[in-house]
Amino acid sequence: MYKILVINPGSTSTKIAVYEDENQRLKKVIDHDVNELKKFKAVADQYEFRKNMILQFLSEEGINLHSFSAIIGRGGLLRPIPSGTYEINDRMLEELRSAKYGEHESNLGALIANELAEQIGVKAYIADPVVVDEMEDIARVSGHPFFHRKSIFHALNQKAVARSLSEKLGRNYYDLNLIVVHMGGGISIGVHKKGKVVDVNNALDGDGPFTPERSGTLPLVGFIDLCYSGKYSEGEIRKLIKGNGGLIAYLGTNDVREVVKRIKSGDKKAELVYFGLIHQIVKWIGKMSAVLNYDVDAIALTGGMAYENEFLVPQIKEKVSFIAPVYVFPGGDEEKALALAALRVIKQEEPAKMYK
Ligand SMILES: Nc1ncnc2c1ncn2[C@@H]1O[C@H](COP(=O)(O)OP(=O)(O)O)[C@@H](O)[C@H]1O
Ligand SMILES: CCCC(=O)OP(=O)(O)O
Repeated sequence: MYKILVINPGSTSTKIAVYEDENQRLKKVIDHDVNELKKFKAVADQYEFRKNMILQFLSEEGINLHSFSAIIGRGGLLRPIPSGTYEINDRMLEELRSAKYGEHESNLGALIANELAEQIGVKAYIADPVVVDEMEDIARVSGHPFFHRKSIFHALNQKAVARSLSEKLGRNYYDLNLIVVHMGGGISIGVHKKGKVVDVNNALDGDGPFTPERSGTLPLVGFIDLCYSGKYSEGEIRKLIKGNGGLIAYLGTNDVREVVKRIKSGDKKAELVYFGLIHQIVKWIGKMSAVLNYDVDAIALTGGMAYENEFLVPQIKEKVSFIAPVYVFPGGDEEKALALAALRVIKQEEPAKMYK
C-alpha cells in the first residue's frame, strides 16, 4: 500500500488530502480570508504560513509525516510544458522561488512538497501544472505582434474533469469536443478538442471573465489612463488585476457564499455585480463554443463556485444548454488527480517527466 500526501495551494484556499493507494482517507479545505492573505507582500512570503497549516493538519489527525511513500504538490508557473507528472528538481525549485514566470499560489505546491519529502527521504512530484500548453497557434495571435496569448489555466482540474465527463458519457476523451469551465479564485474556460486544450483564456493575467479576486479582461484605454494617472504604483496596478480585482474590488470579499447571502438579504449592488460575473462567464462559454464550430458534445462546470446552486449554476445552464448539455462537477477532482498521478509513477505504470 502506498500512502500519498497531496498539497494543493490555490489563491483562496489550501487543500490537503491523504490517499492510500487510490482511496482518499482524509481531505481538508482551508479557506483563506482576504485580510489574512493581505499581510503577505509576495506569494513566496506565504510559504511558512501554508506549510505550517499542512503540518498542523497532519498533527491534528495524528499522521506521522514519515508514513508517506511520496508527496505531490500542485504545479505552478514554469515554462510552457506538456501535460504529465514531473519529478521536482532544482531547476523547477529555483524558477518557482524566484517567480521567474510569475507569481501564483500554485508556485508553493512544489516548494512545500519538496521540503517535506526531503525531510523523510521520499520523492516529490507535481502534475499538470498551470502552464500545460496544448494551444493551437491560431489561438496565440493576440492582436499585436508585441503580445502572445498564453496557456495559463487550471490544467490539472480541467483535464481531470474532462476525463470524468468522458467516462460519464461512455466516450473516449480523444473523440469528444468539450468546454470545461473552472470557476475558483481564478476562472478558466478551456476548449478541449479531441483531447487537447486548443484554446483557453489566460486565467491569471487579465484575460477572461472577472473572478472572486481578478479583474479579467478590462477596457484597455481606461486601463492605460489609470497606469499613467500617477495615482498607483506598478505593484498596486498588478494587484488590481490579480488579488484585489473582481468581487474583492466591487464587494470587499472573495467568498461567493457571502455574496449570495447579501443578495438574498436584498443587497442590489451585490446582485448586479454577481449577475454581471455570471453574464461574463456565459459570454466566454459562447465565445469558446465558436472555436469548436458550436459542435460541442458537453459543457462541464467545476471549481469551488460550481457549488453555488442558487443563482450561478441555474443561470449558466439556462443560457448555454442550447449549445450542449451541461454537467456540474462541484469543487473538482484536483486532489484525486494529483494522488493518481503520483501513484502511476511510483507503481512504474508511467515514467516521471523531467523538467529541463
Ligand atoms: N459551497 C460553496 N458555495 C458557493 N461558493 C463556494 C463554495 N465553496 C467554495 N466557493 C467559492 O469558490 C471560490 C474558490 O474556489 P476554489 O476552487 O476552492 O478556488 P482556489 O482553488 O482558487 O482557492 C471562492 O470564491 C469560494 O467562495
Ligand atoms: C494560474 C491559473 C490557475 C488559477 O487561477 O488557480 P486559482 O483559481 O487556484 O487561483
